[in-house]
Amino acid sequence: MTAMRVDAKVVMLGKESVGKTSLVERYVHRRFLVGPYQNTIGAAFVAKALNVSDKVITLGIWDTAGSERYEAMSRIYYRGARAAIVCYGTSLLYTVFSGISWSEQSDLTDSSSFERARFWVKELRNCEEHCKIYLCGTKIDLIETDRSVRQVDFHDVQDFADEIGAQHFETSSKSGKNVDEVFQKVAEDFSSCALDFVREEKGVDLGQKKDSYFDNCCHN
Ligand SMILES: Nc1nc2c(ncn2[C@@H]2O[C@H](COP(=O)(O)OP(=O)(O)OP(=O)(O)O)[C@@H](O)[C@H]2O)c(=O)[nH]1
Repeated sequence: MTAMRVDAKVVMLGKESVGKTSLVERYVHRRFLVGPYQNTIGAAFVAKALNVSDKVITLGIWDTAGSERYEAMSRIYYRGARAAIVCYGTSLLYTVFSGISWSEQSDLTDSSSFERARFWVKELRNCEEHCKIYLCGTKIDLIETDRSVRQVDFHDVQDFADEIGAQHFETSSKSGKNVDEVFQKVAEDFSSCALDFVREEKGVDLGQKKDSYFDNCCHN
């Protein structure tokens, strides 16, 4: 088996059952798994290559466990990450599929998942200054079915995203809506950031040397 060379480390963060694993599954394996919810233990890794202009960028995606029990471990996974996809639930129903009864999870409202997202944003801003943040409102299909279940206002999150210089998406792993777009944006931003780095730090006219400089930047 040949190991894949990873260009950019990406970390998935967010409250338990918010939909991180499903997002990765949809993006990497083009599928949505139905059946009993299985929480992630520790973290899972997958690599995926995609095209950005004339380049192939390989994202190494770390899917962390959302349970607060694993919080210290999640910190290990965001170290050195170039991008963090910080998930929150858009609808009141985001935990319906968790397999836990409503009474057991009465505290798990969507605003609590957004609070958890804010917690991760704060951590990243304090500890990982080169990590770009992508706020991701999950399970948008539930809202498309019934708008009254929306708990987190799109514009409120957009304002927050603008304030912190983050990108903001609303996705559905069930329908696939906006899933490719999130990861494509991560790869595009990484790619343009790498080129900016070459221009600013090395102060060169890229010209014919663009490819080799780009490679250096990506893999250093
Ligand atoms: N309707 C709908 N359900 C979803 C969607 N994404 C995830 N789910 C369901 O939500 C539950 C939790 O999803 P996961 O992807 O396992 O959540 P997670 O954030 O990885 O959870 P942890 O591993 O505990 O951190 C599962 O039952 C999924 O089927 C979605 O886009 N739409």
